[in-house]
Amino acid sequence: MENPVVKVEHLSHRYSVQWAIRDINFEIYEKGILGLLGSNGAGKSTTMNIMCGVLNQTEGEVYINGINFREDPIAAKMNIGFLPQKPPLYTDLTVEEYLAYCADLRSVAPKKIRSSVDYAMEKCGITHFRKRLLKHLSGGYQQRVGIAQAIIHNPKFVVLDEPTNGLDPNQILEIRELIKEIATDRSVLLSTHILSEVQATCDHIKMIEEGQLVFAGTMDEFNNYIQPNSFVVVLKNPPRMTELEHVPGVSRVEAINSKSFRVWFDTDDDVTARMVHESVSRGWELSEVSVERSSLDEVFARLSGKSKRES
Ligand SMILES: Nc1ncnc2c1ncn2[C@@H]1O[C@H](COP(=O)(O)OP(=O)(O)OP(=O)(O)O)[C@@H](O)[C@H]1O
Repeated sequence: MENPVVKVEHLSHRYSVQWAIRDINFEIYEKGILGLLGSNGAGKSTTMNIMCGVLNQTEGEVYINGINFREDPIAAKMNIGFLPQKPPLYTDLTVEEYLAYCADLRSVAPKKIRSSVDYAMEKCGITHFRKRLLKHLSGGYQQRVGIAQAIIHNPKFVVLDEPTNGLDPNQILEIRELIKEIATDRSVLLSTHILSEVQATCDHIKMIEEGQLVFAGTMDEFNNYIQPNSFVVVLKNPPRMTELEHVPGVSRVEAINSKSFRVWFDTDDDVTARMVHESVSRGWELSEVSVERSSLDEVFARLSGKSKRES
């Protein structure tokens, strides 16, 4: 079997006494977009900084395209592009001056700098701004330039740290499309704490919580964790709350107003169907029922609870 693009083995890091990440293991083989999801302080940036050679790990190994980062960091870095949370832009340079400078930093051969800059500008849709100073570009276009510098040396693996942070909704959609485009011929790791971001963009997910990997799988597998566990029901002729609470499978009921109720359930049975059935037989006049997905916080809580039980 060919080498994985990335292999992370027993990776642990502590800044002082406490472990920021502990015994993280994974491999990335596929092209496409992998979401690294986790709440604030979970350990995403620590993991990515180690993978990109910005931080030396306390324990464990990182291999990029089969190259051990500790043994040959320069060769490993040739295969990686990185867009940190705050793009390293020199705003007094034009787009092409800046990208040529990045290509040089990335050890692109002098003869190939021109074609590398043209390739990255074309891929990121910024060719028409090639002569524009970076400081005169919008936030969305500055982010495109940030992505262009990450692919200037045509790496196999690109890491993007919260790439849509601070952008307006249109710019977010455009940057997501661009990320999908650059992921057609390489692996992209995208870090975020926004669930909708990974759902809109990613093929696979790895989730870190409290420094541990608590989930690794496809988007479909992850969605199984986002099972509905509550629904809102509107009853024109509602009974007392206690009657609703006694419907089998219901764990809790909250009155939203005199006719609407949020109903929680904790079984796999079809509690909504049972509520519809009870409503018809007891004359509660159900007019609406809408299932709610559990929030990301709940998914985090469930997955990190799982990791603690397994460790
Ligand atoms: N330079 C540092 N010195 C000491 N502790 C740190 C340092 N950087 C991060 N930490 C701690 O390590 C843990 C993991 O932080 P990290 O920044 O990797 O998380 P994150 O998932 O990227 O969070 P965020 O989304 O907020 O950036 C946290 O407890 C954090 O406080």
